[in-house]
Amino acid sequence: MDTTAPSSDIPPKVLTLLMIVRGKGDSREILLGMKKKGFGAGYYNGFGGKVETGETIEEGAQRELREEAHVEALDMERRGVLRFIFDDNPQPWEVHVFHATEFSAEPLESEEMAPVWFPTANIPFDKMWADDVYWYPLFLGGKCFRGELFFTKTTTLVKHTVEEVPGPPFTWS
Ligand SMILES: CNc1ncnc2c1ncn2[C@@H]1O[C@H](COP(=O)(O)OP(=O)(O)OP(=O)(O)O)[C@@H](O)[C@H]1O
Repeated sequence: MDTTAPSSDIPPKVLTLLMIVRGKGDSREILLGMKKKGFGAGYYNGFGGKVETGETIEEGAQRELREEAHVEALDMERRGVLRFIFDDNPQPWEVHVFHATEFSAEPLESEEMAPVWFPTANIPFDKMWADDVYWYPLFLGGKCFRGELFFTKTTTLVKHTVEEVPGPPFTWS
């Protein structure tokens, strides 16, 4: 193996992140979960995880939501793709961000996540990943977006670019 290869030569790990938004206008609320264990424990985040071999990215997003909150999203739509680059991990992460408004049942706590509805005007960014504050405005504004975000020591955001792209639907070019 060529250990001198830049991180961009390593195929990214593909993950999903899905947020449900309910209500309209000023009374909109977003479902986040307090991550109870594993990567990002102690942070509020949407629902998601690694896409497994043999499943599509959409199937992965649905499976993670089912495992973490015991619900199905009925109108899931991809809104963005974020690339995370870590100084302490040679493999970049490619996170596919999904939006949904319709869901099958009241979300329930799981081993991994404790779900909480937050007013969209009162999102707990101080208890979330440092990148979220840069792309949530586009996400909540109904836009599509792409971003590249550089972290040191796993959690410190040192550089970022986030841009709006055409859509929805999200397209790659
Ligand atoms: C660095 N900045 C970040 N900002 C916002 N969200 C981030 C993130 N980095 C990772 N995420 C999300 O956090 C979840 C981790 O998932 P994670 O628990 O590791 O996955 P999975 O359930 O497959 O794990 P295990 O099976 O327990 O290994 C997953 O939704 C992923 O998209």
